[in-house]
Amino acid sequence: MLTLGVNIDHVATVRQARRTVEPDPVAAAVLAELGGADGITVHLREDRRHIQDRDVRLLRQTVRTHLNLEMAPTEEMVGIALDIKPDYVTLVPEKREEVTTEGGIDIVGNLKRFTEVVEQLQSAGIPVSWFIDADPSQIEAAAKTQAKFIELHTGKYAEAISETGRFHELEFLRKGCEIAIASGLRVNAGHGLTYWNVYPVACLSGMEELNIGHTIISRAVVVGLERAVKEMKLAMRGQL
Ligand SMILES: CC(=O)[C@@H](O)[C@H](O)COP(=O)(O)O
Ligand SMILES: NCC(=O)COP(=O)(O)O
Repeated sequence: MLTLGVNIDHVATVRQARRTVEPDPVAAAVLAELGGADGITVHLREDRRHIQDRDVRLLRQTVRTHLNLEMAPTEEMVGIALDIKPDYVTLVPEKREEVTTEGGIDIVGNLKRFTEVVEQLQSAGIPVSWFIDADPSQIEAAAKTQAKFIELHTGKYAEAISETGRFHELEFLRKGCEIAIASGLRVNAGHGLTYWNVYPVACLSGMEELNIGHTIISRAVVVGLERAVKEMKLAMRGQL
């Protein structure tokens, strides 16, 4: 059954705008789960622009579904993951100057080091997911690292729809799913998914979990988080 991981990064963005204590991502996670979230996703960035270490530690104790920690494959972040033990880790690229994650991570160019990172995490019982573009060479490299999952970056798909109204990028995602599953990988997807573009991705055969944040938090600002999550679950079923 396709599941929804709600990324609550941007609840923390609002808090960090004033460097204060509200809104609290930990409280947001409770409401997201009440709304039907199957998991909670947070991106602990090296620059701590939104989610803080404190948030991840408290979420580990309070999340009732599952906790997906997005992080760069660095020594610092691996140490934090080994300490906190999220239900799974999604390894993502990070550039200080980026507004948001700009693309998938390059496993091909870092195969040896990244394979060691996967070994460190998975030998501690933490499954690893690679956040990659639907590029066959990156999917093949992800399988070589022995990671359990990939998360297909849906940013290009989302941009293409908003710029041209065309869904042509979906074919790359479909093929990526096929190649990944044939390689023994499990498949998630995320980035830039909205209430209007999510359904075709949700229908991709073999898709396990969609990690969606910005659009849900944006809607939650107006209608509340529980309702925003409930409506995303409906949109994933083509029922909104
Ligand atoms: C990896 C990904 O696509 C997002 O989950 C990531 O968290 C985006 O970074 P921001 O949340 O900082 O926009
Ligand atoms: N990995 C994608 C994610 O967690 C949320 O991305 P977005 O929906 O905030 O673009």
